[in-house]
Amino acid sequence: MAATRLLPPQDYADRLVGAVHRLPSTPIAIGDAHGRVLAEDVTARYSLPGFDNSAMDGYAVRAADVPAPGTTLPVAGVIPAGDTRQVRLEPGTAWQIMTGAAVPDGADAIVQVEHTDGGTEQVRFEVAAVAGRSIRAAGGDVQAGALVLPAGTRIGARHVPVLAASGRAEVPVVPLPKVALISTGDELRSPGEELDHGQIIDTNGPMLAALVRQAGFEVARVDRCGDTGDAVRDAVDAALAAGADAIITSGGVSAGAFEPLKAAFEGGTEVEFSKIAMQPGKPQGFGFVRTDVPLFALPGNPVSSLVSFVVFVAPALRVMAGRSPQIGWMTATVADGWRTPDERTQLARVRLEHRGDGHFATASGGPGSHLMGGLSTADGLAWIDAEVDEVRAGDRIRIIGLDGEFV
Ligand SMILES: Nc1nc2c(c(=O)[nH]1)N[C@H]1C(S)=C(S)[C@@H](COP(=O)(O)OP(=O)(O)OC[C@H]3O[C@@H](n4cnc5c(N)ncnc54)[C@H](O)[C@@H]3O)O[C@H]1N2
Ligand code: MOO
Repeated sequence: MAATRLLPPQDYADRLVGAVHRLPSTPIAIGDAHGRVLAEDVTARYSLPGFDNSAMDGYAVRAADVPAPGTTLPVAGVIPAGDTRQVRLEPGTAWQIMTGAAVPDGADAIVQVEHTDGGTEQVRFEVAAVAGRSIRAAGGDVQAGALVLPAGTRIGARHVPVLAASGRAEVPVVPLPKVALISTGDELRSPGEELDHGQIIDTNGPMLAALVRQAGFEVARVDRCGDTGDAVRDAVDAALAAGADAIITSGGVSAGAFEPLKAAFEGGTEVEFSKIAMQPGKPQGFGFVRTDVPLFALPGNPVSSLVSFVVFVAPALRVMAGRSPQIGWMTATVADGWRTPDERTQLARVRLEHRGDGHFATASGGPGSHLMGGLSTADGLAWIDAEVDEVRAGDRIRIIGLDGEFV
């Protein structure tokens, strides 16, 4: 069989990132917007605060009426937060006022209750009032009409209060891609099922569902199908019917006698199969089904599937979600070295130890792409370039952490 040229993994990642498109924007309730990217600039409908209000429980006064400690004023009444009356302060009087309540017209200072005798008919002040003290000015935080958040902001918890308070119930966002997962293989059974000789548990389905969620996206469907092209086609149709924005398959892309992804798509125009100069994760397929739904065909070995998701699929899904494809690298120092494969970039599983002066990496388990025990003890994937034959103690290496969103 003719040897095919292996593609550098960065070139393949760039190809996928360049091929997918951002999903069309849609409105979403701000309580559900977390993790989505704003599709348009958002401006404030209201100023914040919306009205001058008290920062303290205390008394609203004219500062000139309380020039020195020992002053006593009659109390006109009490203004709780949420009081919608338009209250006026007559000179020479005080209003009892609560935190967040509108400052009465004519008042220019709040004296907090701890600096008074707390009276309700009349109040004695233990301090002089200072004009402006403890008043939160209308518009002091955000002005009506001002830009609150620019398009492209990924909405986190810290953005929600200003969106809500400035008058937005919904915002236009790029939705999260809904991803359908299809595990291929006649040998697969679901977690918990009894196994006959030669059968194994489908670990890629649940693992890829977890990866999709960990990377910040949604799972549309998790499915399993047998080793025929027709079975793959049926599963892809079911994924499309479930509204999937993207499909990830695992298995059936290498050189065996039963390669269902190849049986379904090889020779057609939809999905292209490639070999990547990477270990693990060499055989890959990518294309579009029904014109615009990307299909990522990952190799079946569990570690190969995980690595392929992190370096190829997650960046492309981020583009679909309106985010940067960029991987979030950390750097670490090698604690104990290891040998690497010839002419292939290695994505090595490493354990990280944090010492006072940074992270130190050690290979986690063996390099076999079936080793799930070793995978579970890894904290990161070290990207070792193809030219490197041996990683030595003290080398500085780039690592993708496995605990976060991979960014
Ligand atoms: N003659 C060759 N054989 C293989 C090559 C090659 O170039 N020439 N490449 C090897 C590499 S590298 C990889 S990676 C695998 C990829 O194989 P496939 O994508 O075709 O996957 P399968 O053959 O279906 O499965 C491989 C392996 O993984 C297990 N598997 C598959 N799906 C799951 C799942 N959902 N959960 C758990 N385990 C799964 C499957 O039982 C196999 O053991 O090919 C090499 N072979
Ligand atoms: O590429 Mo395979 O993923 O080496 O095991």
